[in-house]
Amino acid sequence: MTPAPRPLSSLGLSARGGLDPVITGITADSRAVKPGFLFAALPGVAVHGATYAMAALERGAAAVLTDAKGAALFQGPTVVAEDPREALARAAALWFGAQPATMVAVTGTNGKTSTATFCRQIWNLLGHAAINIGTTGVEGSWAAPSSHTTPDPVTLHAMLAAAAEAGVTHAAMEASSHGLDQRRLDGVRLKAGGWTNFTQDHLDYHKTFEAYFAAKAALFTRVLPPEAVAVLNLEDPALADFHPPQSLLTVGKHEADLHILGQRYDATGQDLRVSFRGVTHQLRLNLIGGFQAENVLMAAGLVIAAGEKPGDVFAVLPQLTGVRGRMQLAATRRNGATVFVDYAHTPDAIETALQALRPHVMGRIVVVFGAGGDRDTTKRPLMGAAAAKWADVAIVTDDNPRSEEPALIRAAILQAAPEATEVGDRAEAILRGVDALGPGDALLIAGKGHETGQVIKGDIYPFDDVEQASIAVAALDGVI
Ligand SMILES: CC(=O)N[C@H]1[C@@H](OP(=O)(O)OP(=O)(O)OC[C@H]2O[C@@H](n3ccc(=O)[nH]c3=O)[C@H](O)[C@@H]2O)O[C@H](CO)[C@@H](O)[C@@H]1O[C@H](C)C(=O)N[C@@H](C)C(=O)N[C@H](CCC(=O)O)C(=O)O
Ligand SMILES: Nc1ncnc2c1ncn2[C@@H]1O[C@H](COP(=O)(O)OP(=O)(O)OP(=O)(O)O)[C@@H](O)[C@H]1O
Repeated sequence: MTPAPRPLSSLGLSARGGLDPVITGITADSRAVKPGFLFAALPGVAVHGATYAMAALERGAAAVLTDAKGAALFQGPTVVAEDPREALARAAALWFGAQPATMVAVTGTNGKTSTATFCRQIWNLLGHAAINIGTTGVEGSWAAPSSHTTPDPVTLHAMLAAAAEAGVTHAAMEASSHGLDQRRLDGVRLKAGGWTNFTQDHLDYHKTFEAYFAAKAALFTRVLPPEAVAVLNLEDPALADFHPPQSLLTVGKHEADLHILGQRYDATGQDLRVSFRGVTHQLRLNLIGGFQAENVLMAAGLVIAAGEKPGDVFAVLPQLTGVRGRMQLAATRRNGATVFVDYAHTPDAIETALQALRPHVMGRIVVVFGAGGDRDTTKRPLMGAAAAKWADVAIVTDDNPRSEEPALIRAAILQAAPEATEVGDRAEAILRGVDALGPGDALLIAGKGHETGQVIKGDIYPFDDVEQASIAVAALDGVI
């Protein structure tokens, strides 16, 4: 429902000269301005939005929200704010009004999508109408696509209001460091915030390690109210000395409020014994990798911090399923060998995925992978080296060759993986990988994850690794 027009002052803003125009909408993009809109002219990374203030006023903007620097660039009804991004976020929260009653946010270099998805699944399993908002869009009891991990505040608050009006009561959102730095989450009413881990990333934007840390820490020091709960993963030494102003719920392997007492891996998942504030719980996770157990503990900590009973939460964890295409169990052979699909398409990600799989596999690990065309060429031999080091058998195939000659891409990978087999056709490579599996072995098909196409010379051919895995198993073992 579109909010009804109302005075600027109802959004917590006052214009120069005591003006209080009626506002009919909000946007930070001059091209989206309609008569009566508040146009937020933000100091951007590329350009100052106030460059477009006159264009916005010509389109009928009722007022322009900007900073002192921007205000000097045009004439017209102006709201000057020290930090216009914060003012926009708070105004958007007031404009759209409704938000799900129980919301949590999670930040961290890795694990945000998985953790937010697990929070939503736990709430759904406990009977709540819940969503997660992040890299995979809005998912759950209300769905919408999203171009950003953390949407801009106008988009975000429109989503939250629409979801709340549709009956959604619980939401878990990903807080990217860009989103936090650009104040996209200011004005969101959170009950708990989580921090999974902190390693180097995004220095192109944040410039220094310290600035990147500060952007993530802002979830606690600026966005989360003092009465909320901070959930920290103590396993990451980078977080050990961080002391947020909220009360803490810690997770980890040792001495945390929620910690792992014992962990046993098998072909399709892991059994955990965990302790939550002195009470022991035994649980099954049908998820691969020690890091997924960390993400599940983080999600459990967040939903408990937001009001769920620990016993109820631990009871539903065996029903959690991973994010599509992320270490997804795609098929199982008659002999018990397993086939996983993961979107790992960088040297680091291949190494992480193969290492995560290792404790689950009694036999050999086979990997099928390739590298994309028209993209970073330096990673090709590094991917070959990672596969050669961490897998027992490597099959090099095509993965979106785009305009490049596929054989040359494969050759660059094979340079660093001389023992690997070369099979250009991806379906045949998967069939060969599945065929190589004996009892206790596992195949990792890396690269595409949830994607459903193979890009060759400007055309996209339908290709789904999960589907191909099933087809290969059915062809070799008979349909089961
Ligand atoms: C580098 C960056 O983060 N930029 C974001 C930022 O843009 P900006 O404000 O700096 O844009 P700008 O181009 O300098 O323009 C300044 C202002 O002029 C306005 N403008 C511009 C042109 C015009 O004709 N009229 C007009 O009004 C723009 O709307 C903007 O308000 O604010 C915009 C609104 O919130 C974002 O859409 C935009 O995201 C860009 C597109 C982007 O790609 N961001 C990525 C890096 C990002 O945010 N990624 C994280 C995840 C990172 C991860 O974990 O992998 C995410 O949360 O998605
Ligand atoms: N807790 C974790 N610790 C270390 N690595 C992790 C963790 N969780 C996930 N990963 C790795 O990061 C990859 C991406 O996971 P996920 O999508 O949950 O993270 P993210 O922070 O949302 O990243 P993105 O925004 O790029 O999707 C996984 O496939 C895995 O390789």
